[in-house]
This record gives sequence, structure tokens and C-alpha cells, in this order.
Amino acid sequence: MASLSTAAAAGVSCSCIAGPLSPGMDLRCSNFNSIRLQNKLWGQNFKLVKRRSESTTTKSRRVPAAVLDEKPSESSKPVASILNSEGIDEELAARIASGEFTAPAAQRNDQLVGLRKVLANAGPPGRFLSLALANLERRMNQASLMTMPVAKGDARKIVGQPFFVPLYTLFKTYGGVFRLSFGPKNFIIVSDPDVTKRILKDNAKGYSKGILAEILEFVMGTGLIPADGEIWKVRRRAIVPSLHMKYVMAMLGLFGECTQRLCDKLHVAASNGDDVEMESLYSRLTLDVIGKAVFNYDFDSLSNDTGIVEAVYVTLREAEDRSVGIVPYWKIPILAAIDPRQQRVAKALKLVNETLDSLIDKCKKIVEEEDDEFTEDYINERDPSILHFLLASGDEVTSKQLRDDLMTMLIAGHETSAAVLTWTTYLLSLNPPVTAKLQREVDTVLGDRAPSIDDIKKLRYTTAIINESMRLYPQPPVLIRRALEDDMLGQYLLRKGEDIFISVWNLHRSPDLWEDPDAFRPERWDTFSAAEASQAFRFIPFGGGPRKCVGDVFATFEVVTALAMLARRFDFQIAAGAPPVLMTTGATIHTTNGLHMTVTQRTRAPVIPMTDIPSLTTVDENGVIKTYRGSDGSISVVGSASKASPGQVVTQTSSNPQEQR
Ligand code: HEM
Repeated sequence: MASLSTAAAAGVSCSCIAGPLSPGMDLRCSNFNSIRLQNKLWGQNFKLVKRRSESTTTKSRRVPAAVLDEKPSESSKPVASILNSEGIDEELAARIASGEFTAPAAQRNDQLVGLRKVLANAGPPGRFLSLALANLERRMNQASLMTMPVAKGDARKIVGQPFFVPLYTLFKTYGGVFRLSFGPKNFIIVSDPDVTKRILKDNAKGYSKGILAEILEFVMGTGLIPADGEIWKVRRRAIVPSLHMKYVMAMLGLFGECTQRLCDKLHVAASNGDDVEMESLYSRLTLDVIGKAVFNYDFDSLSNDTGIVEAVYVTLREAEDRSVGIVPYWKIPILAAIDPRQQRVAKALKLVNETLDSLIDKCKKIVEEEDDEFTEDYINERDPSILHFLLASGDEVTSKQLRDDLMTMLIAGHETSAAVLTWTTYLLSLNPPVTAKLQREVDTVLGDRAPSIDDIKKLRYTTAIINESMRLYPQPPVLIRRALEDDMLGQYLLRKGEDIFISVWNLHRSPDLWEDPDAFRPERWDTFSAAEASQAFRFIPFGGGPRKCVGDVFATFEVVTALAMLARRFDFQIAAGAPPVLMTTGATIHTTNGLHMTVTQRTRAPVIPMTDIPSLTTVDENGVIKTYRGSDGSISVVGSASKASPGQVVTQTSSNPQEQR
């Protein structure tokens, strides 16, 4: 999932920070200003960020109000912040250290103390006044404890780079909850796990998607990610059951099949000595997967550039650009009508919508003619897609709402998985020992088959690599909410209507929560599980609480399958002369210029061609054993089992002779 990604949705997961800023605020964004992260700063070259002696959590921390950039002369300078080896924006940090940001609050207290002393020495009336002043001071201190630290000033200091990068520097100074204020705009930046839990889980009802819903409305309408309130509740209840375990199992074959197509493509490149751009290849891989998985449509984008593939990309880019755009000119009908880019977007959106509408109509007709009994783990053998499940379930929903939901899942499940694979590949290219360990694991566990569910359970190091990659590069890096009512965030009062950015980036790199937070170390996952870290809200790659990603298991299996199959066949290296790998913000974290790699076929024992299609065998309510084969969801009835109980999973099987031996 939002830029803020994720539209990123949260990726879209997510949503955006700059989108909502108003015209005239003189902001720049990553689209207009190249990003200045140096390649060497990422991955293994990160140094440990020293723990500050003071805690940065909300409970124990109180930072005076601060000003980010008040000098008009400074504000006209081009934005060019560089992170130091501790991941900190040096310019910002130096200005903070110089005392430039110290608020007058502390001085005011000093003056009061001085005045009290004078009064106390001025006889009984003075002593009385001094006492009254002390009381007043105590009350002021209490009130100031409830006042959030504020960082305010010129937005260009914040927006001229991937926005989550300066937010990290500010978090190190102002703590787990602070107000970021530019011009008339205010955002609350949250990087504290307890406060995050409060917003996402304990008081989830008190928050909406706010800005995110406004940005994504043009493409997702009232789909699950932007939806709030009753619509969200109803649609979530309808959609979650469609991703049941048997469905995800059936998808395993699809993941293997699509990754195999990518392997074939890479094989050709490796044989010809051509470099490849992995970010766009991953984007195509995950588009092919999600099209089949959600509405049984084969984009086949790894092989073809058809009109519909192009239209999907135009639509996706627009969603991302709006989430980091400066001036929301698309909201002005006359401008939107004459701007060639907006005309292109409208045309693309029309094509995608028409395609989805026709898939919905076609599927409706098929379902009407079916007489399959609908059970909670219903799956259609020819079309195991989510769309088929929803229609077969009798879900009473308008075609428009259904289309919004499909579009939401298309976007949510596409760029997020692609971004995870991109940054994982990048991190691995910087860490040969980790890659070697990964390859040892996949050679041992997988042999030459596509992963079955049992294999995935055994691919522990591969999964740890994915977790570590999502920790360092969360997709989306920020989650967006708006307060529907007043709330207390730790000790601070939050007012209804305030916009909040939960920085997943900061949570995942906080020195208070992680040892060596910037180091890529999959071994850290040996000592605790991702589930434990998620429960503590210090690791939330899929969000948390009632709005947690519905596709988390699907996505984890998808990326583990892809990584394992690719690592088994190929070695990847950054291509000679490739542009530096820098970050930019869209719905997810993208590279600025792609991930250009040299791919080589691994030299190892000859492999037997992959013929395996993972399957799952269960017993239905009549004691009939059914085998679900992964690639097309087809069901073969194998026989009846007198002793097995209905619903029981009998065995995982493989058609690979090697495995069955
Ligand atoms: C690695 C891949 C993925 C990542 C990192 C990811 C991340 C996230 C995150 C962080 C959220 C929460 C957003 C928020 O609270 O604002 C979310 C929500 C969501 N995701 Fe994913 N996602 C991924 C894959 C998928 C896939 C494959 C699907 C669909 C099959 C999907 C569907 C959704 C939906 C529908 C929501 C909205 C849930 C709701 O609001 O009730 N995601 N995702």
C-alpha cells in the first residue's frame, strides 16, 4: 500500500504529505528536486546511530518548541540536505545544535525565578506575590508538559527530499510525537510505538484516512483503503474472507508461475550479457500476479506492453504523483480538462475502469450459471480470484463499489510487493555474505521446485531477509490518519481534525527500539518473531489494528517465493556504470533512476527443470479427499477417506518426482 505512500497504501498502502499542502506555500518535492541520499550510506555501510542519553519516547521526553527555518534569506536557498553516516540531515542537526531552535519557554522560567527572588526579599506583600507567582509557574509548567514540541518554518527544508528522511532527523531531536508546522498547515508526526498503537488499534475508531482518502478518491473511490466508517466496515467484512488459507495456497502456484516467467526473461539477459532494470521487472511481476489473483486477468506484462498495461501504469503514477504533488490543480475542472497530462490520465482511467467493468460482468454471468455450493473456504477451480469469491458469496454490492475494491487491491498489492523485492535485491547486492547464506538455504530447502507451503515454512532465513528489508524500507514509509475527535497521545492533547503521519520509517529505525537500527542484519530475527515485534508496534510493515493489510500473508508468500526462486538461479550485482541507487517518494519508496543490475546464471550442479505445482489435499464434509493444485486452482478429486475428518488438511503434495521420492 501511500505516499505517503502507501497509498502506499499503505502503500497504498499509504498516503502523502505534500499533496495536501496548499498553493503558494513554495514547496518542492522529490519529483522536482533530485534526492540526495548517497548510495554508500545505505545497506551495510550504515553506521550505528548512537543512542541519545535522553529517551526519545513520548512519555519521558519534553522538548521545547522549536523553529525550523525562520530566516527569509535561508529559505530562498535551494534545498540540498545530505544525510551523514548516521542517517541524520547534517544541516538541520547543526542548526538545532547551535541553539537556533531553542524556544523562549526556558528563558521565561529563568526570568520568573529571578523576579520571585526579588519579590521574596521585599517584605510580606512581596512574599505573597512571590508565592502566587510560584503557583502560576507550576500551572504553566503543567500546561507546557501537555504542549507538543513544535518544529516549524520553511516547508522546503522538509519537502525537498523524500519527506520521511528529514522527519527522521526531527524525530531524533523532538521525540516520538511532535507537531510539524509550515505556514497554515500542521501535521502531527508520530514515531512512538505506544502512541502508534493508540491510533491504529486501541482507539482506531477515533481516526479516519483523512488526506489519503481525498487524494485517492479519483482512482479508488470508496475502495477499502480510503474508505472509512460504515462503508469500510461492510467492505472489510466482505473482502477479508476471500483471502482464506485455501485461496492463498492456490495462489502459491501462481506466484511460482509468474516468477518462472521472470526467470526465463533473466535467463535470456544473462545469456546475452545484457544488464536489466530490476525495479520495473518486479513491478511487472507483481502486476501479473495481482491481476490474476484479484480478477483473473492476465496482464502478461512481463512479455507484452499492451494498452491496458500502459493504462494501469499511467493511473498508478498519477495516484503517486498526486500524493506528492505541490499544487492540486487537478481539482480545478477547467485546468484538468485542458492539461494534456490530465487528459491522458482520464483516458487511461476510463480504459482500466471499462476493463474492470467487463470482467465483473463476465464473472457475474459465470457465477449465475454455476450451481456450486458456497462455503466459507469456497474456491472456484477455474477461477480462484477474489472477484469470483465475492460474487459467489452473494455479496450485495454495486458494480461501482466492487470496481473500487478491485482497483484498490490492484494498487495496494502491486507496487508494495514490487518495492519490497526491489530494495531486498539492492540490500543483497551490498551484502554478499547474506546472499550466500540465502542461496545455501534455498538450495537445501527447495531443490528445483517452486516453493510449497511446507517449503515456505522452512525458508526461515529467506523470510528473515524479507522482514529485515521491510524494516529498513517500509512500503509505505508513512501511514496517514485524521483525528475524528479529541484524543490524548501519551501526555499530549490532540485536537479533532488534526492530520497525523505515523512514520513507519522512524519506528523501524528508532535506536530506542532496535539495536544497530540501520544495519541490514537478517540474523536479528533469530531471537524474536515478526509477530512479536508487530504486537509491540515497533515493526508494522503491514500496519496494525483493524485496518491492518488484508494481503499480508499473500504478500509474504509472494515475495518469499520470488526471492527464493530468483536467488536459486541467479547472482545479481549492481551494473558497472549504473546510476547511484537513490530514493524518491511515491506511494512506496522508489529508486530515482532504477535498479540496474548485471545478472549471471549461478554456476552449480545441473538443475532438473521445474515441473512441480504445489498442492494441498483436504477432506470435505463428505469425507472426499480433494487436491488443490496451485497453478490454476484446479481441483482433482482423488478418493474418499473414511477416517479423515471434514476440513482436515491431509498432506501437502508435489508433482515433482524428486520431492516424492
Ligand atoms: C509487501 C506487500 C504489502 C505491503 C508492505 C502492504 C502494506 C500495507 C499497509 C501498511 C497497510 C495499512 C495501511 C494503513 O493503515 O493506512 C495495508 C492495507 C491494505 N492492504 Fe496491503 N500491503 C501489501 C500487499 C497487499 C496485497 C497483496 C493486497 C491485496 C491482495 C493488499 C491489500 C490491502 C488492503 C485492501 C488494505 C486496506 C485494509 C483496510 O483499510 O482495511 N496489500 N497494506
